[in-house]
Amino acid sequence: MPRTLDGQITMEKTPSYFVTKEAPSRVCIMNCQTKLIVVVRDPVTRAVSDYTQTLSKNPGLPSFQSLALKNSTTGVIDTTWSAVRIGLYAKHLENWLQYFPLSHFLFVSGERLVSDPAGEMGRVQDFLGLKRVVSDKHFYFNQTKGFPCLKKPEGSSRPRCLGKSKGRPHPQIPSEILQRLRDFYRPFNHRFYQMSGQDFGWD
Ligand SMILES: Nc1ncnc2c1ncn2[C@@H]1O[C@H](COP(=O)(O)OS(=O)(=O)O)[C@@H](OP(=O)(O)O)[C@H]1O
Repeated sequence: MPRTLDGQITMEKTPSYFVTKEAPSRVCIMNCQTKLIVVVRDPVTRAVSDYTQTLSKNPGLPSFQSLALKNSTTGVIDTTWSAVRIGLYAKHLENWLQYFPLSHFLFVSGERLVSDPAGEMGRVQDFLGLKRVVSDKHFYFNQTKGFPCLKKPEGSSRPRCLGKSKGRPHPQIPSEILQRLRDFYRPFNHRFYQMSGQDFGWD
């Protein structure tokens, strides 16, 4: 990584850090003043999205329900499945809060990143102490993609949407399985709202 010069900030993006036990202590040893941005979305949709991603690489994958449930009769959720475990945001945050104060975190809503990308980017810029440069005028809604895209990315004269692996249609999951997962996540979501001081409105 190049040196950070005066007036520059260094950013690094690794989604798995948030759910990795050793990550907070290691980041703190490196620089405990680090600001941390976490993008979170409804853990049920997140789990289906995660499954969709794995399925695209491995079409022979067992069904979502067979992976999500430990036992189909009792409906007990398998928390060892990473697609389920990652959505336990309160647990992961608890681990990070042993090393970093809450003021070092910005929680970005994955849902608002789609419905109001400029609004969410405004919060990111404020959190990082940057002038608000990215605004509404940088985004447009692309009907074909079904998502907001950048009107004119830096160094390009053409609009740009995220790639094919982002915003894929999700497979249909039986509603009772989704409901079971919603019930499972509810207490963890509420704890996360309390800890973060933000209600994401997932249920
Ligand atoms: N602008 C725009 N265009 C396309 N997709 C968008 C956009 N903003 C957010 N999303 C949502 O981002 C989801 C993919 O995020 P990931 O978690 O895979 O991102 S990352 O790999 O951690 O970078 C992806 O999830 P899926 O819909 O499940 O593919 C999208 O819902």
